[in-house]
Amino acid sequence: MEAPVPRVGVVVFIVKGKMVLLGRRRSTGVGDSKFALPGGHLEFGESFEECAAREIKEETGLDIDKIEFLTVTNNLFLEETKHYVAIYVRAFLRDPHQLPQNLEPTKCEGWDWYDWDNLPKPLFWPLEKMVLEGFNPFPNA
Ligand SMILES: CC(C)CCOP(=O)(O)OP(=O)(O)O
Ligand SMILES: [Mg+2]
Ligand SMILES: [Mg+2]
Ligand SMILES: [Mg+2]
Repeated sequence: MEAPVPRVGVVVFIVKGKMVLLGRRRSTGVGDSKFALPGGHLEFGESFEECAAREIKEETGLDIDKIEFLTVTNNLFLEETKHYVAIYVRAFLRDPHQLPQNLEPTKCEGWDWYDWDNLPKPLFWPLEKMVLEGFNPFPNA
């Protein structure tokens, strides 16, 4: 059997003060029942920003702005025989009062804002690794 090829995911830190939007995944793929950032597979021809805006709209109904590249990580999910290069971007709400909706309830238990200094557990391991390494997704104050 041929080894599956690595895929690209675009993952979005939607920041609101010192909070980020997280949801507990209901995934047949990777990260089932782990708290993770919204985002998804880069589709043919998309820029990172287009993918971020599309996935966030699809998953939460939110409109985001000022999408900026932050970092990239290489994630091998050996048990699930999956390999993802994850492109992390930061974004802001176009309307700071817009509320997230759980538009894909079969893939996510619901979205909520969490303080970066008090994140829920268990975190999806690629995010947990970044947190443990001291990653800071927020703009320089
Ligand atoms: C695991 C992640 C880095 C890339 C895939 O994200 P996802 O499973 O949320 O993908 P979709 O939102 O496209 O279904
Ligand atoms: Mg998606
Ligand atoms: Mg997708
Ligand atoms: Mg997704």
